[in-house]
Amino acid sequence: MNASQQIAILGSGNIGLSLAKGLVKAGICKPQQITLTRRNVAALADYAALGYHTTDNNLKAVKKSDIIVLAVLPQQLNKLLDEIRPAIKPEKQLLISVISGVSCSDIRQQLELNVQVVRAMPNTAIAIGHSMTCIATDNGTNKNINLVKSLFDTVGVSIQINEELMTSATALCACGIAFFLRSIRAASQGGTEIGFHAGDALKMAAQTAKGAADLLLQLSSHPEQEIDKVTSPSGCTIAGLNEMEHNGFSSAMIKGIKLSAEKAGDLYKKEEH
Ligand SMILES: NC(=O)C1=CN([C@@H]2O[C@H](COP(=O)(O)OP(=O)(O)OC[C@H]3O[C@@H](n4cnc5c(N)ncnc54)[C@H](OP(=O)(O)O)[C@@H]3O)[C@@H](O)[C@H]2O)C=CC1
Ligand SMILES: O=C(O)[C@@H]1CCC=N1
Repeated sequence: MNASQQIAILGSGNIGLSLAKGLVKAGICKPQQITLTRRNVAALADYAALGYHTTDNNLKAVKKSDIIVLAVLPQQLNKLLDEIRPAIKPEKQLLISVISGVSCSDIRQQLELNVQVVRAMPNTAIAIGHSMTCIATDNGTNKNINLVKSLFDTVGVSIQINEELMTSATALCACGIAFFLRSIRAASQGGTEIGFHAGDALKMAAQTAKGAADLLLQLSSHPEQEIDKVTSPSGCTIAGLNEMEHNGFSSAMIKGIKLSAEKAGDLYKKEEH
């Protein structure tokens, strides 16, 4: 982004604000280049104090922006699109949607405009520059795809995927943050039961999880290859691991991810009242 470009984030909740913070932290833009909107604008007072523009007027935010990020809930989207339609300039603006279960063509159909839409599915680790973001489009130019990719590459790792896989990406990567956090929480609860204070147990579990993830990412290795290095014959690791599997550990994760993906594909059907 250049210094004269403006970005509007329509729907500044958990992911919208995480994105704004990530972009500013990475030096992609200044708070003054970002307009944050939500209906309860008073809840954005802390961001206004940091220099972000804040408003409940989506139309004004869109009018002055080059890039418009849609970050409301799926059931809130149609109302928002109807509201901003008069301000969209299809030849000049790019829409980026982070909304689960809504295709690029759903957005154009509701807008009744042939605007370029690129979907991005980040996760909340975007706030600290560690998102896994999947990007897809059905009509974005290479220039705009590269622009979106460059934005999200600065706040983590991004890959371009086929649009049909975006609901799967939602489950694995966006919901996945919660799944891995719950695993760490469970490990820390086990740690407390075997003698550590809760704060220490959480720190130990989180750093151990980080080490496990980094082993895979840095060594391009497979989990079982690394697990084999930990499981001494007749040892305590294999005893614990097998007990977890007898209780359905892997199965629970796989089933949960499948259900999340099904649900992610269904979210747009319900309108908010
Ligand atoms: N949370 C996550 O980890 C991820 C979420 N997503 C997707 O991002 C989207 C947002 O999720 P999330 O941030 O969790 O949800 P939140 O509920 O936290 O954020 C949605 C925000 O939109 C605002 N909003 C609703 N209607 C309007 C409107 N008409 N104009 C302006 N603002 C509006 C709400 O505030 P108010 O009520 O004050 O208007 C709220 O702050 C969803 O579609 C979700 O599928 C994608 C990837 C990850
Ligand atoms: O739970 C949800 O529906 C959203 C989408 C991905 C992460 N949070």
